[in-house]
Amino acid sequence: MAIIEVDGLVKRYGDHTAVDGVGFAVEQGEIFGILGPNGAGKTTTVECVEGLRTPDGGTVRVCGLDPRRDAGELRQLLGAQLQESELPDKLQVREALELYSSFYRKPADWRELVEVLRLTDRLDTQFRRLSGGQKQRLSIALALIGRPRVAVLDELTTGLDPQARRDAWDLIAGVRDRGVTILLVTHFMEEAERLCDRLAVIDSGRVVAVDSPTGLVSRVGDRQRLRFRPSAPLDHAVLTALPEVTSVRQTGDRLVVSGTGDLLLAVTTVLARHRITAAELRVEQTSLDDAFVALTGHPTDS
Ligand SMILES: Nc1ncnc2c1ncn2[C@@H]1O[C@H](COP(=O)(O)OP(=O)(O)OP(=O)(O)O)[C@@H](O)[C@H]1O
Repeated sequence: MAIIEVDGLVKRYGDHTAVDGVGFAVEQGEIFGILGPNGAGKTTTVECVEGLRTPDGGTVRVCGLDPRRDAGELRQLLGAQLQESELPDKLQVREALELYSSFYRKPADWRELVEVLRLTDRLDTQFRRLSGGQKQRLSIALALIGRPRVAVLDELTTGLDPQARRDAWDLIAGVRDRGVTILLVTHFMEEAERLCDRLAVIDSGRVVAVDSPTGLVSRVGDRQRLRFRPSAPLDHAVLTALPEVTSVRQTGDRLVVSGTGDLLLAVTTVLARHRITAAELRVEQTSLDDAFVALTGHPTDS
């Protein structure tokens, strides 16, 4: 059963249509990612899901509720991490956790959350004295404190160092394993690939694809890339003449050959015929990044 249903969502800011007919359905217990470049309309979309913005068109349902009309009821079911935590400067971490716990009928044990998020030694610290990463971790704790059925996390790991990022991923995967549905806004490919069961790729306010990370990759075909340093100059036409090769690019003293099928065999056979060896040869498979570029026509910012 879909726990979040978004259909034909439209949101305008003045003349600018930030969200232009977005639709997707998130199943119970999924980690569903919204992936897209800056300004694509990701935050606006999830703010409509959270009931923070009124759509200009379309419908949104979360646990069968209308986020604007049923805001009071939804507050007990949905936990949201805002892009920038807005807490009073002098509020201590412990006070923030206790305050947020008081909003919910059955809050989680915040001591457990701060333990996993490595904030235990910051309980008496004022919000303004926290580092960017600590503020971010606190905002994750506050999003999860009400034991939500649905958690909306916007730019979950932006500003976190690599270890803290991995800790946050493990925490979120664990939360999902306890049955919480997670809607995750991200522009980090690695995060999307590792964490999300499915993704909606959004570009210029529109959904360009909804699929699993591997499904998105397979949509752009069985592409591969070979990178190597040829032992002697080589006419690119020798390679582009091969049916397996789609493009050849020179970067410094290296060649980057893209193609499909048995690319490695085809290229190495031609090189051998020309008595050229390929030093530091690397074979790269299509990544989510490649799929994103193919789907949207431009690279991500990560
Ligand atoms: N309150 C607002 N008033 C006017 N325009 C806005 C407002 N909020 C967002 N926009 C514009 O709407 C578009 C979509 O913004 P949104 O923040 O939803 O995108 P995003 O995909 O989340 O981007 P980012 O990754 O940069 O957060 C952008 O062009 C943005 O400038």
